[in-house]
Amino acid sequence: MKLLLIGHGKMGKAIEAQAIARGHQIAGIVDPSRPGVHISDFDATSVDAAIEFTHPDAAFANVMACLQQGLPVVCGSTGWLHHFPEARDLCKETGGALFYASNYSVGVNLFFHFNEYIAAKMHQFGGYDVQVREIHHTQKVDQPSGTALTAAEGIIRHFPAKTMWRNEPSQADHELAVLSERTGSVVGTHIVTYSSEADTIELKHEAHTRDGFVQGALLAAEWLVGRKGVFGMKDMLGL
Ligand SMILES: NC(=O)C1=CN([C@@H]2O[C@H](COP(=O)(O)OP(=O)(O)OC[C@H]3O[C@@H](n4cnc5c(N)ncnc54)[C@H](OP(=O)(O)O)[C@@H]3O)[C@@H](O)[C@H]2O)C=CC1
Ligand SMILES: O=C(O)C1=N[C@H](C(=O)O)C[C@H](O)C1
Repeated sequence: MKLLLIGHGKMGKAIEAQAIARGHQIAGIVDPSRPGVHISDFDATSVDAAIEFTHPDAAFANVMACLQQGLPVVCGSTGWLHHFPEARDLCKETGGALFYASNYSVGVNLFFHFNEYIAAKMHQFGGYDVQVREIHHTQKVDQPSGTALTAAEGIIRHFPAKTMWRNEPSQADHELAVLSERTGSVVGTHIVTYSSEADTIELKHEAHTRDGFVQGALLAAEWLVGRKGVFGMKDMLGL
């Protein structure tokens, strides 16, 4: 495949290395470090898919530009989902292809699946309070993490005692605490904790490296070719 990489930071560089190792070609790299290269320089003849890992303030414009250029786009940037409906509309209008995941790791998507199952069971049996915690490296600019928000939304859908999330420790009973910690170079750790007077049950995912995110994003790009519409990991993995 001919891939356009948008963002050449920690994820973009790791995706470049893994893409080449898998036999893909890098058609171009769009990043502030390469000021002469723009998404508008590319179209469907030169690129099979774009992969976007940039910044919460940049992702929406990049995704829209890809859709305008007719480029299938896999986006992993977090912190921009308030704009997602506009991107989904443009994707439909242009007959394009957009793949989004707050986390491309297959392990995290299994974690999301188990999280929803546990939330439904906890609602059924009662007696537990729940909170979400995420820990990331100090360079991370958004909080809570996109992954923590996906987990929180999964809990809220299946555990009706919680109707909204809040990124703070002290909560009203109906608020789900989603707590963020930034320390060292932690790749990404997410923990869902259910506590009662009697005991504690935890579901934890700890990324050891970025390889899971990278492999998932490349799988998504390979899977997206030839498809039209808006997709996520549940579509690709059949979860
Ligand atoms: N969905 C998932 O599985 C994962 C998602 N992420 C998310 O991906 C995003 C990027 O993460 P990461 O690679 O660690 O971040 P980095 O900060 O390491 O890299 C981001 C890169 O994007 C560049 N950039 C900024 N603005 C633009 C723009 N308008 N167009 C093109 N490039 C731009 C930055 O340049 P400069 O530094 O000069 O600003 C930088 O080189 C974050 O939102 C993060 O939360 C991360 C890991 C996994
Ligand atoms: O910024 C990161 O590093 C990560 N961001 C994603 C998120 O916000 O959930 C995914 C992963 O946890 C790493």
